[in-house]
Amino acid sequence: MVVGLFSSFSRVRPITPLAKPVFAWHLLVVESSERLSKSRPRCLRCFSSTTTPTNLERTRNIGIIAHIDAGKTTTTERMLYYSGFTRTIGDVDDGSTVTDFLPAERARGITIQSAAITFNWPPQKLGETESLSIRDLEAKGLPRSAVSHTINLIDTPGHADFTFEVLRSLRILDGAVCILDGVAGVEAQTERVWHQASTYRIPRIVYVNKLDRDGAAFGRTVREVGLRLQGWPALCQIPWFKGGNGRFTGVADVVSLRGLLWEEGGDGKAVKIVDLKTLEELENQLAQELKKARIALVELLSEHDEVMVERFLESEEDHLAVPSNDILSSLRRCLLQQGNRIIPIFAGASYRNMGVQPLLDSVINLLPSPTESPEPEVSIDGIKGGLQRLLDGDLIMEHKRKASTKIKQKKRGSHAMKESSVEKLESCALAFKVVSDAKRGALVYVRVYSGSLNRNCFLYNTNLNVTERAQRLLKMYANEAVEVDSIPAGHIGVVVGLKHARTGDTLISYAGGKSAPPEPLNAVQLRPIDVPPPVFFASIEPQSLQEEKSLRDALALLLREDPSLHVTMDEDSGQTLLSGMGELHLEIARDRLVNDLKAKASMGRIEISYRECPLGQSSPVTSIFDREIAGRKGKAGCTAIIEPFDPAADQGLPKDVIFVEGRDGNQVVIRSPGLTSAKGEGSKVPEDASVLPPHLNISAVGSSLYHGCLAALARGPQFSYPMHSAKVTLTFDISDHLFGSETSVSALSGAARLATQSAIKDLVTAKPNGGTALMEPVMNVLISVDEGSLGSVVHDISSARGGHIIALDEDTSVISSTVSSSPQSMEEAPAIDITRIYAPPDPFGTVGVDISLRSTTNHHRTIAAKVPLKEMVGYLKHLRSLTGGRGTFVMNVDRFEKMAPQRQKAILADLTNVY
Ligand SMILES: Nc1nc2c(ncn2[C@@H]2O[C@H](COP(=O)(O)OP(=O)(O)OP(=O)(O)O)[C@@H](O)[C@H]2O)c(=O)[nH]1
Repeated sequence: MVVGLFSSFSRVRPITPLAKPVFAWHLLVVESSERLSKSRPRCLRCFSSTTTPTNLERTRNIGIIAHIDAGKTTTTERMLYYSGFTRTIGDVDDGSTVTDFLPAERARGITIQSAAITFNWPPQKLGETESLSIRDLEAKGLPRSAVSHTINLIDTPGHADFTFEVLRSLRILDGAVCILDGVAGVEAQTERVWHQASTYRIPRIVYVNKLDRDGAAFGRTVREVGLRLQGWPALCQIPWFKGGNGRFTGVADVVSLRGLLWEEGGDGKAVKIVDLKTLEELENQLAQELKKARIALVELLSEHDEVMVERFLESEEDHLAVPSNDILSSLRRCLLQQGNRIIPIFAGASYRNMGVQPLLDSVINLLPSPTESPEPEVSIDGIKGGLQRLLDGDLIMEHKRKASTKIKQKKRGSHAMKESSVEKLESCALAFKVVSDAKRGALVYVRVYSGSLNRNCFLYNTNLNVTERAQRLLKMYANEAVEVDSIPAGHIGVVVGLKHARTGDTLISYAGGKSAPPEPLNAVQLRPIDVPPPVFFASIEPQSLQEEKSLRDALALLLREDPSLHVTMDEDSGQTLLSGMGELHLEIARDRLVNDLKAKASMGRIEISYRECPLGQSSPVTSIFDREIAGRKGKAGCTAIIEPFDPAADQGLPKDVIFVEGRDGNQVVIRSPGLTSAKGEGSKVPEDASVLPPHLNISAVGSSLYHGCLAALARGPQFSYPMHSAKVTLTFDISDHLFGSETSVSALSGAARLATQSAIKDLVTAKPNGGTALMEPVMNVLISVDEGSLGSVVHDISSARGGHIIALDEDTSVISSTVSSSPQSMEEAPAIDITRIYAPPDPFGTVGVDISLRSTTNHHRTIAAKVPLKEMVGYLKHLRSLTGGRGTFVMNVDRFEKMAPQRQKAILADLTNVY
């Protein structure tokens, strides 16, 4: 018999025995929390690879996403505690959490890097059910959470400056928990990340946290979920406020029709569970609301899931009689369906240790295992498809079909493409994060998508074209590690000993051992993501000349960790420039460099990274590079022309083009008369490479010229900002620019850099439209304010800051998908009618139950605008003063826009005044 554990509840009659363990952790209640903490030794290492269930069905790779300060870290700490992974609950406010382990994170109390952490839920050895398969569980009417699962949890950062970090984590997740602040509701960053998660079709559940705080409004938050996140809230829990309007004390579970009561001030391990009948006696108002919530849930599911209709009919159309396991199955089906719009919602107050265990159960019961997730997208030289198509050989065949009509037999030394090549593909993994660890060196976090990554295997990096040995493999428990022999498909782990792999690289192991896999397998890319352009920069100086090398090494490591940082050398000033996504981004990078990586360096002022665009066309400029490189003579030449680039214009390519690539708003076109005897208009395919010396091939010529050109584009002629909207045409004529064996790849790169630099300089004197103009970053901005401040904020944005208001409130969900750069089919679906959303009344809210769409947003209005970045510097402080501290905003780059001459003059004057 299940009894209340708390002495304060002893007057409550014995609670009705529960026939089935609806909540996995309810067994913990019976067996008491004592047993857990005593019998399980303090154990960051207790889940060794041998005791962890590796069964994929019993694995969840999930992330926690939310607005800054919604309580992700606080919730994660409780998850680790209840799972037996830690013995004390870490506190963000005193910097003792497991997941925010970087010194900079602890000092600021925010999450900067995603920490990947593995634990089991429910804790193992719960009983006989442990050996049951999913099918057995279903047959017995038990939820999946009746058996232990492995949860790989990625804690993602909430600050907008780390959006790229969030994106990087999102693409390797199978599901996510979105945490909302029950007082603030759906905030701008939540919306943004939510829509980004839609891009990767990640099923999500929502947890409304902080319900213990004054002003918490669960009902209002639920309606905001419908309105802002454009889905149907499926309430799986409603909050239990003592006596209807007292303090937050637990939740009423809509699925199981039970009340869960936590002890005030306790560690939350002991939970009292009461059935509906007991709840009616204890809190009748809540019990009646629970019934309403159950009816609403069954109705909602019936609209989206035919099986639920059947179950409802089988239950004699009694909403309360539908078995809880059938409801869980229906929720799961809806959540895993493509284009689904059901959003399961849970309630709690993590800080008060309430609500976290049922949330963990829901992670197991509702979110997919790796086997149920949509397969990842793979691309080979622009040919895209699902992973299975790659493994079946389809993508290779398609690639072959495209290429075979044009490419001649490969030259000696190259690999002949074999259809069977894919059979030798042993494993395929994505490096989603690189972290430098003082003791272990660089840790490369990988998600394995096919095969099994084994210790000591050779990993071919398809982004860098290098092979490295995976010397050691680890399972990470925050900053603690357990060594393993292999990481199977569907799992997340760490490879130690890689010297080159960067965040975002695709790693494959191939039966051939150390040698590179044959083409086109060597070009396989898993879920590539676009790195956004940096908009702020600062100079980095070593404190002395002796420190130069160690600074270079530290910067290289920082770049491996975070590809949204960029390092460039300003050749004229000799300065090293570090650019990034936001001011905080660069500040954190500086902290990492100086405090964690111990580089003796200082960072200059953080400034906006403007761009320069050509106004006219340069004359053709030819440069011959003729220098010794590393003791060997190098000689090569090429001709460059630079002109404005308009991506919208259809620019047919000349016949002798061997290479075209766009980057950072620029386009580089490489022509090579003599290397091609192209036949068709627009052909980019080399026809005759035999004239090249043996150490070169056409693709090496193309890519070295391209990289040389990119280096030159990093600096404009008039204001020293990087070039943008420029098209560079490089001509490599074998009769004039090829010098036999002296023409090395470095010489080619040098020639392209010199020629492009000269063409850029020539722009200044070009007639009739000489020179360059400044371009500035224009941001997509989403601002959340309350009704009272709306007018002043809109006025400030549109008049004082020169911004354009794009939309208010209901239209902004579409805009926020643009902010997330993820137009999604879901956003095109009909809008949610929020009058049809069920939500319980808010005892402390100011608005009644039957709320209209407009009044729902009374407390909370969202403004979408496009504003020049310069006008947004330091905006948070101003917004706070306009909104009495309640306003928040997020932004990302929309585009770079050419400035009008007047504005350019003013900005240049500003910049000169600063110095
Ligand atoms: N009252 C109350 N405070 C909470 C609750 N959960 C979190 N907090 C507090 O909210 C603040 C932010 O919590 P965090 O867990 O750091 O939030 P986060 O989402 O991880 O924040 P970032 O890592 O910066 O994105 C801290 O001061 C917590 O103590 C809750 O349930 N109730």
